[in-house]
Amino acid sequence: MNNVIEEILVSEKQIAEACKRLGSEITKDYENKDLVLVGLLKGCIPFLSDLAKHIELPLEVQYMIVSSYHGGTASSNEIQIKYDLEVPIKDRDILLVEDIIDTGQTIKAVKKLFETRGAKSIKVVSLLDKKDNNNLKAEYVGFTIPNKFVLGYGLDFQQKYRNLPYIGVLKKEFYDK
Ligand SMILES: O=P(O)(O)OC[C@H]1O[C@H](OP(=O)(O)OP(=O)(O)O)[C@H](O)[C@@H]1O
Ligand code: HPA
Ligand SMILES: [Mg+2]
Repeated sequence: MNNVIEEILVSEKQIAEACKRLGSEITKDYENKDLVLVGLLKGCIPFLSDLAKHIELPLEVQYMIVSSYHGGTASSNEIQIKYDLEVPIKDRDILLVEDIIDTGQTIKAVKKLFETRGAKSIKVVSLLDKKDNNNLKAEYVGFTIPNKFVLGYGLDFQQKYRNLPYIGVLKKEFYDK
């Protein structure tokens, strides 16, 4: 299985500790708010599942599938919605749950969309945040990581390896393929 892994960047234990830490911060910050966790599929699944267990609030979980694309000469932060939320989010407190912020384009576009839908607040929790993403910051971050292709714990390489329990760095030889 892990013959594609160069090194383990974030261990299972470190991930568990981060979920606990972030969960307790979010619990404090969202007390008496109408919290909706919005998971961006498919990468968010292990993280959302583990994180939500440490948020001690009556929250709601919703999912979206989006694909972001550069629209040529027009806006570069448009997104195509492949699966949308089941509910309106007007006046609700939205916490977007991501496995990774890489270029930041996905999060930027979804935040913009949710603003137009009238959310009361929109924040982001991401397990991983790559260093070079145009200063787009999530309010809650598990780990800031170098600009390398990572996989595992929800993150895929060619749709596989999401089931690894840790975050690994992809071996260089696969980058060039
Ligand atoms: O910051 P960005 O450069 O926009 O990249 C981050 C996004 O890319 C990945 O999703 P992907 O489109 O691969 O879908 P997946 O979760 O189904 O793998 C990841 O899960 C984030 O949603
Ligand atoms: O480093 C990454 N790994 C896997 N999926 C991703 N999507 C954006 N960045 C990454
Ligand atoms: Mg992917």
